[in-house]
Amino acid sequence: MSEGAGTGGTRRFAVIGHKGRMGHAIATAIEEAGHEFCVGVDLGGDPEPLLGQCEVAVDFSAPDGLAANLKAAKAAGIPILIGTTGLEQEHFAMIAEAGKAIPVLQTGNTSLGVTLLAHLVREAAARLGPEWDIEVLEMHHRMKVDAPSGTAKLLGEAAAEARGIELADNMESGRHGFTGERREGSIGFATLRGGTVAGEHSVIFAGPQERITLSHNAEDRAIFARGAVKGALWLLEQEPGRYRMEDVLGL
Ligand SMILES: NC(=O)C1=CN([C@@H]2O[C@H](COP(=O)(O)OP(=O)(O)OC[C@H]3O[C@@H](n4cnc5c(N)ncnc54)[C@H](OP(=O)(O)O)[C@@H]3O)[C@@H](O)[C@H]2O)C=CC1
Ligand SMILES: O=C(O)C1=N[C@H](C(=O)O)C[C@H](O)C1
Repeated sequence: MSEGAGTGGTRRFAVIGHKGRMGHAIATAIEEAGHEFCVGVDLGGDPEPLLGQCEVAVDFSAPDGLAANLKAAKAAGIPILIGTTGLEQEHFAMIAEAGKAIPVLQTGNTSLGVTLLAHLVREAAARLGPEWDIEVLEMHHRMKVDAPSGTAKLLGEAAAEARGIELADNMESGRHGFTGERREGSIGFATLRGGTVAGEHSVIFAGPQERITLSHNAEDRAIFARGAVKGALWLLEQEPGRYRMEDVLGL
């Protein structure tokens, strides 16, 4: 156990991005679950000495801090849950590397509802043939800086995996102008931004003369925070590896 281990079942959490919208929601969820907010990590601060005081870290900040945060978690020998979105290929490579040394859970959405939705999308995509077009629609608050959302990409990945295709090669987003006909097998993405929407996602399977829509609506970001605390507690019991929220629910 790390130097800063808590007692009596109380676990000590480091929160990276603690001054943000999610940081505040996570602080509340940690307290509600009877655990301890150990340290908050800010932009520009050195995470290494801070994470060494805690048992587990949750990161809801920005992609440019990821390398330093993974390095700090490895140095401290503690698990880390990454909820930050807008990640690129280079970040996923770093996450895979860190997973060789510590337990790492990365997900675009920590809510239990979206985790189940991803499972249902996987099932539907596997059973419906390529004549069923897949479109992912999302809406978020006006402050969100990345698009498509991490959740939209997670849902698109679930569908692509189930169909045995690479999402990167089959993604169609930001259609505009004379686009030509839809390419069979592609996965489309549409992004809406406005107001205070916590997060809405739909995956539409559009077949010949019929359509299936699987949706999730987040009413409050507390659902992401509670899921993050549940995921982090689960991660404390795991061996080093690269995990996702579906593992937490045993799906
Ligand atoms: N996986 C999930 O379930 C969810 C993921 N998210 C994702 O979490 C992230 C944060 O969202 P949200 O809280 O709404 O955003 P905010 O902008 O409200 O908060 C982000 C916070 O992180 C800080 N920050 C930025 N860079 C770093 C860094 N390198 N190290 C430490 N702190 C840093 C920011 O500081 P400053 O303001 O000074 O820049 C800010 O306080 C986003 O990527 C979002 O998409 C959100 C909800 C759910
Ligand atoms: O930035 C947000 O707010 C959210 N981000 C995540 C995403 O990009 O999917 C999860 C959630 O939908 C809220």
